[in-house]
Amino acid sequence: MTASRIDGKAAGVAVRERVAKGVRAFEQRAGRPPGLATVLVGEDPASAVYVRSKNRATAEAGMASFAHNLPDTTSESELLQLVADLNADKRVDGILVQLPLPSHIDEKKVIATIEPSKDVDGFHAMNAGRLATGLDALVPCTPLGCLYLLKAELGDLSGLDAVVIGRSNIVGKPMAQLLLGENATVTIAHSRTRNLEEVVSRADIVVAAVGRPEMVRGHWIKPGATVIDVGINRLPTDDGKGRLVGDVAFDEAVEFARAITPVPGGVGPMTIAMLMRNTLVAAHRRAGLADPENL
Ligand SMILES: NC(=O)C1=CN([C@@H]2O[C@H](COP(=O)(O)OP(=O)(O)OC[C@H]3O[C@@H](n4cnc5c(N)ncnc54)[C@H](OP(=O)(O)O)[C@@H]3O)[C@@H](O)[C@H]2O)C=CC1
Ligand SMILES: Nc1nc(=O)c2c([nH]1)NC[C@@H]1CN(c3ccc(C(=O)N[C@@H](CCC(=O)O)C(=O)O)cc3)C=[N+]21
Repeated sequence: MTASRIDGKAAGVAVRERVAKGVRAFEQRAGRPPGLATVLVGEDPASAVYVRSKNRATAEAGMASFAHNLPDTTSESELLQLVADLNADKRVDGILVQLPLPSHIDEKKVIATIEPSKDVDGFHAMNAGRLATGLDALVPCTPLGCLYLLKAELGDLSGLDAVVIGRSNIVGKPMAQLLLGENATVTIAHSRTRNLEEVVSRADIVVAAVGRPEMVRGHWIKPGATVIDVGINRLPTDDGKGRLVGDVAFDEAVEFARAITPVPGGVGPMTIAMLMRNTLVAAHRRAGLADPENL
């Protein structure tokens, strides 16, 4: 069997077009556009690229974009003050503080300071807890994008065996919660899991979020399973530009899977599309309006 490629780029474009329509409707009702503030601390080139593409997508969707680029000498208290100012700013519906932060800043404190109704990353404990207990929450963008692709591919996920490899608060854990919410039977694997190959080989759905290039081998995949590769690993190349690979050995896995996301062009573009969606949803909730439909 040769797997179909799940086109996250095209799906992301479609989501962003629907968000842009929702933005115009929101602006007519609320008298202002939704607004997203991004905060980048320091000069990490990969982070700068991601934040720029988030700001570009925000403007393309017709939303107000507030970009804060701070030097890596910024103190923790200065950053907390900026977050407090953004919490109080009525034009701002969403706040995204790009991670990782420089080591002298406590990420947990920063996340805890973001007003939960503006936490479009869904990283605040209030949103994680609301997701886990089945309440309306702002859900982390990457797992939300993965779920979107899975439902588009498979429809109903009830009763399917799903394995999530990775248990981070930003990808693995919320991914497992979302799959559980869709009535999949969920296993969470991590660095202490014994016999990962055997665990993966039982799964109808494999979500790999590890950060180890091509760690998941093709022959681990149950024939006909659907594979979502969250990993973004930059390998060095002779021309110095580097090459992106996922956590799954794509060329091997296509021989076993029913469908698989490529890297790049899979989960990454969906993450940005879901950030736009979350900002529009946050704007509606903060304005006392019902959630937009068909996103
Ligand atoms: N496409 C996108 O939009 C995004 C992509 N990413 C990418 O996804 C990947 C994961 O990110 P993130 O969750 O933040 O990473 P973390 O480093 O926070 O978590 C990695 C997880 O993988 C587990 N792990 C590590 N080694 C193994 C192993 N040998 N076997 C099984 N599990 C293992 C760790 O286990 P333990 O807990 O035991 O240490 C941990 O739970 C990265 O490549 C990142 O770049 C991340 C965010 C967005
Ligand atoms: N507060 C916070 N929120 C995040 O959502 C967040 C973060 N911090 N820190 C870093 C990770 C990583 N992340 C990605 C977003 C888009 C692509 C993406 O668009 N990738 C393209 C390729 C990009 C390229 O070529 O480098 C693709 O996969 O096709 C990747 C990764 C969001 N993250």
